[in-house]
Amino acid sequence: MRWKVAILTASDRGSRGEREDTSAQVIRELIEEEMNGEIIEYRVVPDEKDEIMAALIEMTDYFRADLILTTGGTGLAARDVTPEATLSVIDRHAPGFAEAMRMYSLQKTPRAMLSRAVSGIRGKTLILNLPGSPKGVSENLSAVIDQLPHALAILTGREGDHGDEA
Ligand SMILES: Nc1ncnc2c1ncn2[C@@H]1O[C@H](COP(=O)(O)OP(=O)(O)OP(=O)(O)O)[C@@H](O)[C@H]1O
Ligand SMILES: Nc1nc2c(c(=O)[nH]1)N[C@H]1C(S)=C(S)[C@@H](COP(=O)(O)O)O[C@H]1N2
Repeated sequence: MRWKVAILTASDRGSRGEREDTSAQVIRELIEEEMNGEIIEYRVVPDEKDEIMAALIEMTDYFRADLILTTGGTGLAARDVTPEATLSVIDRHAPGFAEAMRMYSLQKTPRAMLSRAVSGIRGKTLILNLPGSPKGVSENLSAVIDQLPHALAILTGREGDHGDEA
C-alpha cells in the first residue's frame, strides 16, 4: 500500500495555462522520492474559494486521497484564499504541520511570515497548504515530510509501504 497523494495548484496564471507548474513538479518529486507516495490526482484551479473547495472535497470524498498538498494562494494578496477554502472543508484542525513549516521557513527567509498556510483533516484526508513558489514548496514540504508516513498511518488506521518509521 502506497500513500495516495493529490496535488492542487491554486493559481490564476497557472489555470490560464500561462505558466509551467514547476511547483507541482517539485511536490511530485518529493512525494515519490522521499515518501514513496503515489500521485493519484492533480488539478489546477484559479484563486477562487468555491473552486478550491470543490476540488478539495472531490479529492477527499471521491478520490479518497490520504494526503492533499495545495500550492499557491496562501499570501496576503486580495485573491489569496486557499487557507479560507481549506478551513471551510476540514472537520478538524491539525495546526502543527503549518506551525512546523513556518518555523522552519523563517530560518530560510523572513518572508515566510507572509504565508497564511493552514493544515487540517477532512474525513481521513490530511490537507496541507504550501506556498506558490517552487522554492517555498520545497522548503515547506521538506520541513514535515519525514513525519508524514507516521501521521497518515495514525489518521487512516493503515500502514504505508514504509510503515511507522518516524
Ligand atoms: N505553480 C507555480 N509554479 C511555478 N512558479 C509559481 C507557481 N505559483 C507561483 N509561482 C511563482 O511564485 C512567485 C509568487 O507567486 P504568487 O503566489 O504571488 O503568484 P502569482 O504569479 O503572482 O499569481 P497566480 O499564480 O495566482 O497567477 C512568483 O514568482 C510566481 O511566478
Ligand atoms: N520556506 C519558504 N517559505 C515561504 C517562502 C519561501 O521562499 N520559502 N516564500 C514566502 C512568500 S514570499 C509568500 S508571499 C508566502 C505566500 O506565498 P503564496 O502567496 O504564493 O502562497 O509564502 C512564504 N513562505
